[in-house]
Amino acid sequence: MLRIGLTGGIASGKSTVSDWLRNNHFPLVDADRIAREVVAPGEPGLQKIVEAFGRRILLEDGSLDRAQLGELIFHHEDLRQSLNSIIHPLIRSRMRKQLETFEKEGAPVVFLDVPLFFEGSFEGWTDKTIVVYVTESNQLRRLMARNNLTEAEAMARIKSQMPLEEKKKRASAVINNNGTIRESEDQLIRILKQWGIK
Ligand SMILES: CC(C)(COP(=O)(O)OP(=O)(O)OC[C@H]1O[C@@H](n2cnc3c(N)ncnc32)[C@H](O)[C@@H]1O)[C@@H](O)C(=O)NCCC(=O)NCCS
Ligand SMILES: Nc1ncnc2c1ncn2[C@@H]1O[C@H](COP(=O)(O)OP(=O)(O)OP(=O)(O)O)[C@@H](O)[C@H]1O
Repeated sequence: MLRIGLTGGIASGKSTVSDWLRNNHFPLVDADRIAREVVAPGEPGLQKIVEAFGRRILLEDGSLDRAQLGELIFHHEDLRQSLNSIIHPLIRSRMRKQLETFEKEGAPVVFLDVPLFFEGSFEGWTDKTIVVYVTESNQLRRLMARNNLTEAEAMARIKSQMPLEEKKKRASAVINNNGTIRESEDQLIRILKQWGIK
């Protein structure tokens, strides 16, 4: 089974690319989605976050206050590390299980959509990597618009990750997402064709 990592920077367009893969029925392991599953009410992940951050991190209905947690971790490196050490092992373990399932099903190829692919040393998990790249000014603008953030808030999120220029250097292939979504899809189709993936 060929394993392909899909990554980029925050709001660089990974989901836009992975939506295309999903719509075209490619098997996909989605780390952001798993990150939400492992902190759903009743999950041990949520319990551990409450132990570390206190009950104030919950909304009235007992679910995680994602906006508040984001506000905390993107401004405080120590809190981000503490959240990462709780949640990343749970994400990895669920990712491994999903990969095993795809392997058992005989899937010829699987994509792993992992925002923190290089930061989390996932290189050993995949055969190739695609980085979705945008300039920092486009990234900032799109992130501010999507998450309704101020420039300072959006910049703090961008700076909490490895520079996108560095990720681009490490990629097997790069999708330049500064143009239209259609142009990015065309680049993806070309890459898949080049790698003999149907
Ligand atoms: C802090 C949380 C609650 C904020 O939730 P929110 O709904 O606002 O954002 P969402 O989960 O959609 O993440 C958006 C993007 O933020 C970036 N991001 C998320 N967590 C981190 C982190 N710990 N470090 C750096 N960047 C991060 C990623 O690019 C991600 O795609 C959430 O991001 C979270 O649980 N993060 C920890 C898990 C994690 O590391 N996820 C990244 C994928 S493994
Ligand atoms: N080519 C494009 N042109 C204009 N807007 C775009 C383009 N690609 C993505 N966007 C928009 O930019 C924002 C970020 O894209 P997307 O959510 O796909 O990024 P992401 O890399 O998955 O982000 P995250 O790491 O935060 O999950 C979204 O609002 C999306 O609609």
